Amino acid sequence: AAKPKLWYFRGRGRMESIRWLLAAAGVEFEEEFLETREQYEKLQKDGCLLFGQVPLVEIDGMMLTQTRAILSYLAAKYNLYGKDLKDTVRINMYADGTLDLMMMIVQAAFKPPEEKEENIAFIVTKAKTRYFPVFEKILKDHGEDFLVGNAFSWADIQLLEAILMVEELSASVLSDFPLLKAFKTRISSIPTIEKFLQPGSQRKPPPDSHYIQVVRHVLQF
Ligand SMILES: CCCCC[C@H]1O[C@@H](O)C[C@@H]1SC[C@H](NC(=O)CC[C@H](N)C(=O)O)C(=O)NCC(=O)O
Repeated sequence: AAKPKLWYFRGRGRMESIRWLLAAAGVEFEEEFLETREQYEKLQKDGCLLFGQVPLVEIDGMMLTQTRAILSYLAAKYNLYGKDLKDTVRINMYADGTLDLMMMIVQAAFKPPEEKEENIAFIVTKAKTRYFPVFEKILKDHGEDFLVGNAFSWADIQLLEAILMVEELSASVLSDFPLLKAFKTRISSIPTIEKFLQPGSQRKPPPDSHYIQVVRHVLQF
């Protein structure tokens, strides 16, 4: 079968969780990076963007947009979505939570520089008081290696991605979360994820001024 193809900017944004899920599932994918307004307008003209937005993923003969819809499709397709509906709804709850946390970080990159310190402090506080305590308790309560159903799932992949992103803002953020520290080590050593964490993979770096400039240019905002 043809490899899935991803259209997005050469950066993390909303596409990074999709890259993580595909990589963790051991699925090779192609990428087309949006650098010009013309590329974006061609996708619109060709009717690829349902709501005029990216991420866009071509897979199984479909042109998919809407990040959560794409992630759900991929999680189900690659058996990372639980063994039954009760597992699946828990995976969705946890994944929606980590996505909310990560979107705060994605959007902070577009805020005025003078707000940077304040935004980072807010995000790190949210991570330490709202999100990470929840996952520490889940791991403590069931004592299993994975978040849901004692099996590796999309929820585990996204929690690791979120942990690494918050650690980029505050290296000691896990100091009060010993089970999350062990979780990070355990999930990072899954072979497909270990490979994705190596230099040279399709994992993207934190946003820089060039990325912001390209996004603003392409989307004209
Ligand atoms: C203030 C935050 C701005 C972020 C701008 C973009 O850069 C990325 O880092 C995040 C977004 S992604 C680009 C943006 N896409 C979305 O907002 C998708 C939202 C959708 N619900 C999804 O989950 O896929 C875009 O295409 N906008 C064009 C426009 O709506 O006309």
